[in-house]
Amino acid sequence: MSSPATSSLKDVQLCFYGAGSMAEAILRGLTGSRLADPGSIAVMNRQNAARLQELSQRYGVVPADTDDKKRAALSSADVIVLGMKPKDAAGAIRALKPLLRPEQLVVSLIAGLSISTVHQLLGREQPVVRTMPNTSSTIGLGATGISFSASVSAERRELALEMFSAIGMTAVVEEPLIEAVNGVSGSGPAYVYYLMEAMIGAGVRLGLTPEAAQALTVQTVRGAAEMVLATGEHPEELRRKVTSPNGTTQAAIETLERFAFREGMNEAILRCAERAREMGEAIREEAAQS
Ligand SMILES: NC(=O)C1=CN([C@@H]2O[C@H](COP(=O)(O)OP(=O)(O)OC[C@H]3O[C@@H](n4cnc5c(N)ncnc54)[C@H](OP(=O)(O)O)[C@@H]3O)[C@@H](O)[C@H]2O)C=CC1
Ligand SMILES: O=C(O)[C@@H]1CCC=N1
Repeated sequence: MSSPATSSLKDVQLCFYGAGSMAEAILRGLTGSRLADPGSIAVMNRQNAARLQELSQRYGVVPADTDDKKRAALSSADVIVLGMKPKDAAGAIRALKPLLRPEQLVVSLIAGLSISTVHQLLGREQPVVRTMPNTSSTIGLGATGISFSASVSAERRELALEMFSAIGMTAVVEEPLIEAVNGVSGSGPAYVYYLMEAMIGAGVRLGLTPEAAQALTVQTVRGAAEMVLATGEHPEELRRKVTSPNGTTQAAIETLERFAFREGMNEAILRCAERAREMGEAIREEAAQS
């Protein structure tokens, strides 16, 4: 096992505790970029052994599919990634308490779960990295908000940043802003897919084939995002350039305004952040019951 000061992903043992969609997105990004050695990555879940075999076959990672292997993988890991649903978090983290050593780094993906609740569940101030990634990490285009507990060393911060930079962009934020990141980018891909569903549906209603409507929509969303990046211009300015006075786009935007599109998005993102706080509170209450 490496020393706590090690700062390269190549040198550390990673253990994914929870092996669902978000864990897979990160695994795929990490192994695809070759920044981590699949043989140094253990995966475990609650009961679904077939899922662990599937991940092993796809990415070469090591399945920890018996209680002995789970214990061994957890206790030998330098970094433990918490990837279970919020409702399962309290029980799963509590089960870690007797196994963890003080220097092991805990990286949480769990919406709403605060660093202080992790500390409460573990009974000590373990170094914790609280993150809010998104599923676009699968293709290296993720957006991850990251905050650190006070006890995370500079080297371990670098290691966590290396891990999430391998799968997209990162933004280090103060912990109270992680819910805002959840609202904008953690859940964000779903809003864009929802918009795309609506665009495809409208295209089909106007007579396009579903295939053509989808292809045009996908390229439009991709092109619009790439335009913001390539030009450095604000979306509002780029929108202005599409919108000819009294033209077709103006008619469309006025219709969106009539349906309060912007307010709807605003309320959706505020509600998302609020929901993350509610889920965090539920885990905190469960932690307090022990
Ligand atoms: N999906 C997303 O877009 C994002 C998700 N997140 C966060 O990531 C976390 C995981 O989400 P997601 O991947 O979608 O969830 P999934 O339901 O796909 O996966 C959850 C995983 O946790 C495992 N698990 C549950 N209980 C335990 C336990 N006690 N011990 C070990 N493993 C356990 C499950 O195992 P089994 O199948 O055997 O029950 C499963 O492998 C959530 O907390 C979510 O808030 C964060 C950002 C984005
Ligand atoms: O919907 C959820 O709760 C998770 C967290 C962010 C994205 N998916």
